[in-house]
Amino acid sequence: MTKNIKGFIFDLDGVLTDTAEFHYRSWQKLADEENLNFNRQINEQLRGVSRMQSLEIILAGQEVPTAQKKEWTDRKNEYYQEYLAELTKKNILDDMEAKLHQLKKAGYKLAVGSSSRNAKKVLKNLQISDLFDTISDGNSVERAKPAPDLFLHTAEVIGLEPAECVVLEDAESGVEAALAAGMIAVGIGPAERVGKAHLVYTSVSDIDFEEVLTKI
Ligand SMILES: O=P(O)(O)OC[C@H]1O[C@@H](O)[C@H](O)[C@@H](O)[C@@H]1O
Ligand SMILES: [Mg+2]
Repeated sequence: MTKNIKGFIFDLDGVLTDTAEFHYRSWQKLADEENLNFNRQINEQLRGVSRMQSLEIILAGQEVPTAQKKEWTDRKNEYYQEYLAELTKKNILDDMEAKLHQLKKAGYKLAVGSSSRNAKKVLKNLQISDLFDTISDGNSVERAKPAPDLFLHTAEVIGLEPAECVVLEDAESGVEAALAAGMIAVGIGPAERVGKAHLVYTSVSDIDFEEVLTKI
């Protein structure tokens, strides 16, 4: 082991569970109702991006009154929460739960650092909240990813230095946030998206934590 790693900070959507499809369907429903240009390709740009910033990306410069934006993001969230009601333990990605148990048993601190304001609800439905020493979400800090704030806040809460933390991320903005925080970034997904990370795995099932600890 080359670094003194003491904890792992997990992004939620796309790392512990795949909610991207639910976000997509919710935005698509709103877009259809309001005649906004939206498709799966645009949805890919919303990975890791906050709710309001996601709407700004969809609007692509189109001017809309603030109250209207609020109503649209609230409505999108209502649709998303309807999907969340269906979320259960079965929606944990691959063998992530077993991997979390192994890390915990080995004495590492575990945390969630998610842009989502629904993170606590999602984790509750997945029934894995208790595995984490802390859960930071879209309400924890003001500046969203790619700012380092959320991850720095998370490390502080669990009492670790940034250099002692490994972040697992599936979003470009999340990898940038981890690097800006001075942490080790493990990217999950295609190199075009997460290639800036110290280590990249194509999918969650490929993650090998022993390898992560020896390679970094
Ligand atoms: O609308 P929420 O639940 O607060 O989520 C905010 C963001 O959370 C991120 O985790 C997702 O990758 C984004 O797609 C989403 O926009
Ligand atoms: Mg994500």
